[in-house]
Amino acid sequence: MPELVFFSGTMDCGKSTLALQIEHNRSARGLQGMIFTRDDRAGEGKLSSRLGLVTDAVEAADGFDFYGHLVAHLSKGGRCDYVIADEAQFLAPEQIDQLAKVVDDLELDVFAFGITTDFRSKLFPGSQRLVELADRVEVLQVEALCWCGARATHNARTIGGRMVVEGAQVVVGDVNQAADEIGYEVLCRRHHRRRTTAAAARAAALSPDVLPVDAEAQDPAVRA
Ligand SMILES: Nc1ncnc2c1ncn2[C@@H]1O[C@H](COP(=O)(O)OP(=O)(O)O)[C@@H](O)[C@H]1O
Ligand SMILES: Cc1cn([C@H]2C[C@H](O)[C@@H](COP(=O)(O)O)O2)c(=O)[nH]c1=O
Repeated sequence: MPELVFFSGTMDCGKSTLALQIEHNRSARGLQGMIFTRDDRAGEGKLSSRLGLVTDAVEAADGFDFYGHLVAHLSKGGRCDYVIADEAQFLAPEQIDQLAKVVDDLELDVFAFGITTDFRSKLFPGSQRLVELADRVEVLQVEALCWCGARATHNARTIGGRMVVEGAQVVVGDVNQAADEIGYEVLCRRHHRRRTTAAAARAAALSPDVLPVDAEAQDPAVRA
């Protein structure tokens, strides 16, 4: 039975790498996939992994109709044996519904990859719909780690290494950015709640009178 599978995890945990591996293994066996992405860091129409691999993909912008695109492709005699959709958190809920229709009506496997929650630890609408509709949600096995060594479960947005909680939900970016740029850092829940990034922890460690536990007690904003 074809399936809609949501491969989920934090940023930088290997989702795009896995997407490329699935594509490689299937195409090595003569299968032909259709690869979609949206707002990949490598640019329009690209699916890229931090390991350096990149492949061409169809850019699924606002209003893009996955089901219509695949029906048109198949009607013209094109072949498609499975579908990959990377950066699926950026898709609209209706586009996730289209992917479910691709599974049910066109009988194709759809493998969707994305982060579940944003920098405020709120669900992306596309990810929420995937959780609602997917046959399976697979959490990636390669654990990204918080600076403290615990499993990273949350994505923080940073400016100058400091975590921010205001701003647009979508800002394309990367981990390990230069200090003055908007970047991202993966954290465990405890340190996401306390807004303790690696830079904040280093600063606290250097200061004799400001420890993370005191910071939490003194600042009502970080106690929530
Ligand atoms: N230089 C490297 N050597 C080995 N593995 C690396 C290297 N750089 C990145 N990686 C691996 O690639 C993962 C990120 O892969 P990527 O597919 O880009 O992540 P995602 O799509 O989840 O953001 C990292 O968690 C790490 O395991
Ligand atoms: C947390 C968060 C992330 N993003 C963006 C940043 C990246 O461009 C992608 C995630 O890509 P990855 O391959 O999983 O690293 O999402 C965002 O726009 N808003 C956020 O809150």
